[in-house]
Amino acid sequence: MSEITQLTLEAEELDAADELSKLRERFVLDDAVYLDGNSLGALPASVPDRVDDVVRRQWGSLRIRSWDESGWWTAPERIGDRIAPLVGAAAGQIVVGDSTSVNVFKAVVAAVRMSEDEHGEGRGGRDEILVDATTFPTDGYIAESAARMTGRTLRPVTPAEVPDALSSRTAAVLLNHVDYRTGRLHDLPGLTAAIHEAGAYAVWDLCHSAGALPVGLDEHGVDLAVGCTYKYLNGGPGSPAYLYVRRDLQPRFDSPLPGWNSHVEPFGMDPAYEPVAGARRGRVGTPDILSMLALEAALEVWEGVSIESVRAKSLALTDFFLKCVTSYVPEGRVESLTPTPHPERGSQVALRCSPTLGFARAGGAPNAAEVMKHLITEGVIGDFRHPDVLRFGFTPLYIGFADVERAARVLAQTLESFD
Ligand SMILES: Cc1ncc(COP(=O)(O)O)c(C=O)c1O
Ligand SMILES: Nc1c(O)cccc1C(=O)C[C@H](N)C(=O)O
Repeated sequence: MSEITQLTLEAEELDAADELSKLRERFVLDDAVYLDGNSLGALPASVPDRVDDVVRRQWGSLRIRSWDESGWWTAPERIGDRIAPLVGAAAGQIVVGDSTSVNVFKAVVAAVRMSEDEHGEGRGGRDEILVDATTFPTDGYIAESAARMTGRTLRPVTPAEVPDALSSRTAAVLLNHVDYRTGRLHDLPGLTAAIHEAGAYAVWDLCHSAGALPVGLDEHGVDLAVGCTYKYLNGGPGSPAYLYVRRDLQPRFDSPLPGWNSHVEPFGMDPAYEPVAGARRGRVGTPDILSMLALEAALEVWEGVSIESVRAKSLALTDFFLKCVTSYVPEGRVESLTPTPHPERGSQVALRCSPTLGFARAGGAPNAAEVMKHLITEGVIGDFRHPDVLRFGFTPLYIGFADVERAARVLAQTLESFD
């Protein structure tokens, strides 16, 4: 039996045994293999009609009444509570709104302020913020500005270096749960514990883990967390992000963006700011209702689905992809940047594909961007990340094992075509 026949049969068996395979029907998909859900999740089938209703009935007919009658005003907390179980948080700690970048800003500044109010004027010498040196750039930019504004020094370190870098000077640490380039899953429980041991505050960016694997925010005592909703939560382009503030820290959450939506009495129009209690303290201005309610509809795909079952399938998908790639792609053409051990792997596989990797065609070997362009024309949609990374994201809600086999086979054919 050829390798292709063997792996095709194995894919069929895995799909037949997959309890989540039916969930694909909850999405609008075509014949392409969509492995870019870690950048923009696919469209859940319930979203178009909901958006139509929000626009035509709620906005078009009810107009201003919808703030109350259609639940617009309370949407940020209501939808936060819907995300909560997916990231291991009890209700009342997540508020949806703004972009991840904006929420990183709120969280980092708030963490530094919490450290400050513990130590008073002298700050207890806590003059440093640590930031993941491998972070998606926006977090680094924002942390730099937050550090400048709060009079701290920003120190970029890799997550592995964090335990040694922590000291009595550390006020707060901003880390990514899963690395956007390599797909490496960082040790959130261990690092959070080390940060607390050092007396500092932990802020986690969950963009690449929420909806793909259990996060356990409450269980691991995370202080603050942020994440986007357009990747594994399938909220749509530009869907609002979220902010988690652990319940016992909420009274001390001093927002650097204290807009009127987080005032204790927003319609009191009081010139003096007084923050509301609870997660609502993370709100700023008027919520982006159209995107927010599209997200709410998108979250319905999680009805009856456990994040643990999604994690199990995600690992099986990435294992199978690595197996197919190893089998189909001649050795040395690509190398996986994604760790093999399950506890270190998110829900994507990143393959380094550089012209220096064993191509026969001297001088004319493809770069990763060319390879990805070709893959996309062949119906396998992943993405390219500078300088030489092919990224494949696996959303267990709608990706099956036959998709995985096809993606690896088309990748092998594509690489061969460049020879
Ligand atoms: C880890 C991470 N943080 C932040 C962002 C940016 O988020 P936003 O564009 O919502 O500000 C992204 C992706 O866009 C990301 O992958
Ligand atoms: N947010 C994005 C966008 O507005 C356009 C294109 C891509 C994105 C992304 O989400 C990129 C993604 N965070 C990444 O991991 O590379």
